[in-house]
Order: sequence, then structure tokens, then C-alpha cells
Amino acid sequence: MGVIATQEKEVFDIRELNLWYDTNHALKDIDFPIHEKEVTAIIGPSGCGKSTFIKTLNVMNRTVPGVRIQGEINYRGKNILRPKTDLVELRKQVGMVFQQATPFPKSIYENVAYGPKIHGVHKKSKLNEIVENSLKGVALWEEVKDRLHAPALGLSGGQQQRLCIARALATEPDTILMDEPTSALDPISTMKIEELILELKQKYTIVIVTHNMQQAARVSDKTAFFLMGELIELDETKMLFSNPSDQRTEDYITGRFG
Ligand SMILES: Nc1ncnc2c1ncn2[C@@H]1O[C@H](COP(=O)(O)OP(=O)(O)OP(=O)(O)O)[C@@H](O)[C@H]1O
Repeated sequence: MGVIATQEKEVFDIRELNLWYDTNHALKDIDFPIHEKEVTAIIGPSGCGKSTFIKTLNVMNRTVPGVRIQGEINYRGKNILRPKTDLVELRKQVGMVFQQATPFPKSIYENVAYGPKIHGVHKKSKLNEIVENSLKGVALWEEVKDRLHAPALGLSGGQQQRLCIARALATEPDTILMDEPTSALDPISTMKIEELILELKQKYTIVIVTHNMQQAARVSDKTAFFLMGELIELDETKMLFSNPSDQRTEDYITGRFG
């Protein structure tokens, strides 16, 4: 595995993470640091454990029947796999955006205001401010400011995905997890999300699962290559794509399999 010599601040420090779905050993002894205000991309062939890994970062898969998780996921110094972790608070800090944009069947405004309301913000002027700032944060404000109370499901796919990112921003997170956020989008909407990712990393730590190696190369600082549940290589993106240290990484990025 490529070694990263770094003084950067760790947001996640994952140690010997193992996950089984019944007898299927889906994540194997993963050691993985994730650094602040960087974009970390996860690549690898179908079924290698990318989604499983990213979902584990905000403990989304603990309730899947038959799941068993071992090891440590230290987030800002605390092991979030401990049973007493406050998952509502964790997910406020570590937001998630999925492959299919999943707005609630409510207005654009309500989609963004929902999270802050759950966390106790009820003052209308404060909610208005959060909605405006979050939508500006994803470059959607100009497109929707005159129809904030229209149904979110009336937006285009790309707009819906940006709305979902705005919804994640509304709770003032620290980290945003993105599981193939552009795989259902056309090239222009994809480009907008990629531009957004590069802007968001000024303020947030981002982890993105992608099938698309060019996308990983365009948006990420670090790239991790998974294969059959193992983390094969984690390195600076430029290094991983130009001079991988593991033959399996080289075979994958040069299209010999996958
Ligand atoms: N909810 C689940 N229940 C049982 N097994 C699962 C579940 N989710 C994933 N798996 C299994 O875990 C392994 C890793 O799957 P995962 O979805 O994490 O891979 P992936 O790399 O994200 O794949 P893809 O690129 O196709 O989305 C696979 O063998 C898959 O069948």
C-alpha cells in the first residue's frame, strides 16, 4: 500500500475495520486515515465494498440484518462504533448524499429546512437564512429563489442532487459522504457537481465513491483502491494514477479488469 507522509489533520482514523454480511466478509482489515478539507475518492470494481465502506463512516449499515462490524472508526478522536454513539448527532456532522437524488416529497424550502428543524431551529428568520445560504452553497439559489415553495420533485435530476447536497449542508456538517453522486446524471449536471465538490472542500471534508476513474482524478486529493473487500492502495491521487505501487491497482486503472 502507498504510504502517505503527512502532517494533515485526521478527521477519521479507521483501524482494522472488518464487516461481514452473514458469512460474506465484505471489508477486510481496513486501516484508513481521512484528512480534513480533502477530497478522498474510493474506486474499485463492482462489489468490492465501496458503498459498504462509505456507509460505515456514519454507521448507516449497522441495522442491516446479519451485519457484524469489528474494529475502530475514530471520528474526531471518538470510536463511533461504540454503542453509545449519538447517531443523530453524528449524521448532523457527517452528512450523506446518495446515488439517486432523494428529495423528500415536500417543497424545496422544506427539504433544506428539515434537518435544522430536527435539530431545534424553529425561528423563521434563521431558517430562511439557512435555506438561502445552503442553496447558495450549491449554486442553486438563483435557479430556485422564486419558487422555494414548489415541490422539490419538480426539479431536474441534477438540481435535485444539488438540493440533496444543500440539505446536507443545512445542518452545518463537518464531512460529506457521497456515494456515486453523479452516476445518474448527464455530463453537464455531473460537471456542476464536480465543480461544487472542488468548492466545498474549502470548508468540508469529502469522501466520494465513484465508478468513474476520470472523476476521481479530477476531483480528489487522495484515492483509495478497493478490491474484494481489501484496501489495496491509498495514496495521493496523482501518484496512484501515475505510479501505483501495487500491480492490482495498475491492472485496474489501465483497464485490464473491472
Ligand atoms: N445489504 C446487504 N446485504 C447483504 N450483502 C450485501 C449488502 N450490501 C452489500 N452486500 C455485499 O457486500 C459486498 C460489497 O458490496 P458493496 O455494495 O459495498 O460494493 P460496491 O463496491 O459498492 O459495489 P457497486 O460498485 O456495485 O455499488 C458484495 O458482495 C455485496 O453483495
